[in-house]
Parts: sequence; C-alpha cells; structure tokens
Amino acid sequence: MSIAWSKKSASMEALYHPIVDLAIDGADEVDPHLNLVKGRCGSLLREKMVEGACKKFVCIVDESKLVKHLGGSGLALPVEIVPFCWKFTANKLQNLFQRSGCVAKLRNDCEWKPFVTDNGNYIVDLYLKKELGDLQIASDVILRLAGVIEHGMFLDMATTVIVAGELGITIKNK
Ligand SMILES: O=C(CO)[C@H](O)[C@H](O)COP(=O)(O)O
Repeated sequence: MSIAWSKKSASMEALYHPIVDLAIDGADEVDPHLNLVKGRCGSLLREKMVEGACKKFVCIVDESKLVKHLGGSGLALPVEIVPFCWKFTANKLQNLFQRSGCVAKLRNDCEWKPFVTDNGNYIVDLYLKKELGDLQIASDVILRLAGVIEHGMFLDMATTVIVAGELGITIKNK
C-alpha cells in the first residue's frame, strides 16, 4: 500500500506510484459537502496533484476549519499564478468575483517580498465577502485565465474528513 502523508513523501509517492492508495492531509476550510480550501501554506498545486492521484484522501481538521461555504472563514482562497504580469492576473481574478466582494492580494513572505511557491510561482489570495455561488463554475473560470496555474479549492476530492472537536471526533464520509 502506498501512502502520501507529508508534503515531501507525497511528492515521492506520486513520482514512484502514479496511483497512491491513501493520502492524509489537513485543510484550511471544509464545507458541508466536504469541499476544501487548501494552500494557505502555499503548496496547493503539488498537494492537489498528489491527492488527485489517490484512491482515498482523508482530511484531518479541527472544528475551527468547518465553514458553511468556502471562503466563509474570512481567510483567503489562494490561487497560484505565474510571476509574469502578476498584477494583470490578480486584477482579472478580482474582477471575476466582483459580485462576491472579492479583493485580490499578492501574498508576501516575512520579508515583504512576494512569496514564491515550491514551483517558483506567486500566490494571489482572494478575500471574499459573499459566497462564490457554484463552485465548479468558479473553479472553471479561474482555471481558464491565462497566468493561473491552480487554485486552492479542492472540490469533491476528500473521501473522508475527520473532525476533532471539544466533544470528540466526528468522521464524515463521502
Ligand atoms: O493546505 C495546507 C497547506 O497548503 C494545509 O494542509 C493547511 O494549511 C492546514 O494546516 P494545519 O493543519 O497546520 O492547520
């Protein structure tokens, strides 16, 4: 059985085993349909590639990560973009979700330089005041923009979410 656990072992597993039996990872948000937001640490592309290659993806979170809708925590929805013309891409992303009160901000590192992902790209964080609506449509329009590599919505990917709460553990299955 091949298991992807940490970011490094996940990449190695994906390299040697194109189909991984099980991935275990955290998330930044989980909605009632087990859709996730990931990537606030910046490695959303590799995580999505590995978890997309897994037969089972178990996500472990505490109950603070549960949201009514993605973006509902008030924290960002990350989008990985190429550095070239990043302002142009960030503006396009912001304009796509104007109705949701979207504000797009380039993510900086602790030295106030642009945060660079493990793939040499930038991250634009989308802050949303309202729901995105149909998440699959939102995903498609983001991915259609030239300059966008991937976004942090993991739609219909988690097969199980384990939620740790004050009263114990809840297991949610797809
Ligand atoms: O998506 C992620 C990294 O890109 C993480 O899984 C997410 O940030 C959860 O982290 P933690 O379990 O430490 O709160």
